[in-house]
Amino acid sequence: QTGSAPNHPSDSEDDEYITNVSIGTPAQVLPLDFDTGSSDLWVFSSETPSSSARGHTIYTPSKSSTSKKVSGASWSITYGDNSSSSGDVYTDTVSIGGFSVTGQAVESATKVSSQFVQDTSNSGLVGLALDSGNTVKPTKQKTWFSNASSHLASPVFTADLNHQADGSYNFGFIDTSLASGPITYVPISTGNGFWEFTSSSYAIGGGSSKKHSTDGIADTGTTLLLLDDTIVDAYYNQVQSAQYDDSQEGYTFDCSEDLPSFSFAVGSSTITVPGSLINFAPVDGNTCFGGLQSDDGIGISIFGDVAIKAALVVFDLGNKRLGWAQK
Ligand SMILES: CSC[C@H](NC(=O)[C@H](Cc1ccccc1)NC(=O)N1CCOCC1)C(=O)N[C@@H](CC1CCCCC1)[C@@H](O)C(=O)OC(C)C
Repeated sequence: QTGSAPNHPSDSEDDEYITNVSIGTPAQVLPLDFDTGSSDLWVFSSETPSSSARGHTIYTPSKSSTSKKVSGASWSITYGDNSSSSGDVYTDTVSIGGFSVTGQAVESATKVSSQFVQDTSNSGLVGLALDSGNTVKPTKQKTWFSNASSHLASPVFTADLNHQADGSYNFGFIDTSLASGPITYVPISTGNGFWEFTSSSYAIGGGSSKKHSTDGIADTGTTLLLLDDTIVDAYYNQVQSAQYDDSQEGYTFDCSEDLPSFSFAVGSSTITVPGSLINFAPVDGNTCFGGLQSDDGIGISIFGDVAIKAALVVFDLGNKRLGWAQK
């Protein structure tokens, strides 16, 4: 068995990617943000204060004949951008791209931080990192993909994210036609619960490859490509109009400047992010904000959507490895 679901950017900046998910019987369809950087499936619900839920689609467990309350269970999560949410837990049938998981933990939000209230693009998240990162207490719950994997044709899923266009999340199979180059696999380290790998070098534009070991995660829930300062400073050194903008907390440059590409090693191959994807978004007038920024203060590098958009990414749980193919 397999599943295939389309995704689309939430806005004109590709800030996040949204996929419709069916929950319960009859199906309640919610637009959710698939996040390979976390491990909780949580939703706005009939238990979310109505002032906070305004503008969001909600899950109402009492309207689902297959919902069950997990008595005594609770959850609470804080993300890298300091947004947060918490609540209680149900199990219900969750279908993604035509593949159904019964008894999936659906975490119902009784509290959401202001960023979630304001971001009406999503009605919650589908965590697709490793099970160890799940926050449900007293009994950790499995991710949708973990529950699905034993029934899927193959314990893999792929992320195909595109700039201002539809993409897909495929489960149980790899559609190599989505890529222009071969898939190169690298092992993941599972200790932190992420899809974490090491990249050994990088290159800027057509320049020579520089040795630099990057310990990073493939994270569909992070908008940008966040790397060490040395790499980021070296990149914007090649952008004549670039400057570090304290108010924007990142590098900005003249929107009309042609940006160099950025390449990172995946095993013995490289993935090249075109400069056009690094011209992330206008901030004001003719000034634009970079899609490559510093990972300062996060403690790990993040290959977020700006990097993933350049590739087909294979999340291979069976072999504990990540695959990257140029698109
Ligand atoms: C340094 S990590 C920051 C990362 N957040 C982000 O990347 C948010 C995502 C977002 C988009 C639109 C609206 C609201 C939020 N974007 C962001 O901070 N941006 C500021 C710079 O311009 C681009 C948008 C993050 O916290 N990612 C979360 C998932 C994310 C999904 C959207 C809701 C908020 C939570 C998760 O992947 C995570 O915590 O990863 C850890 C491992 C860092």
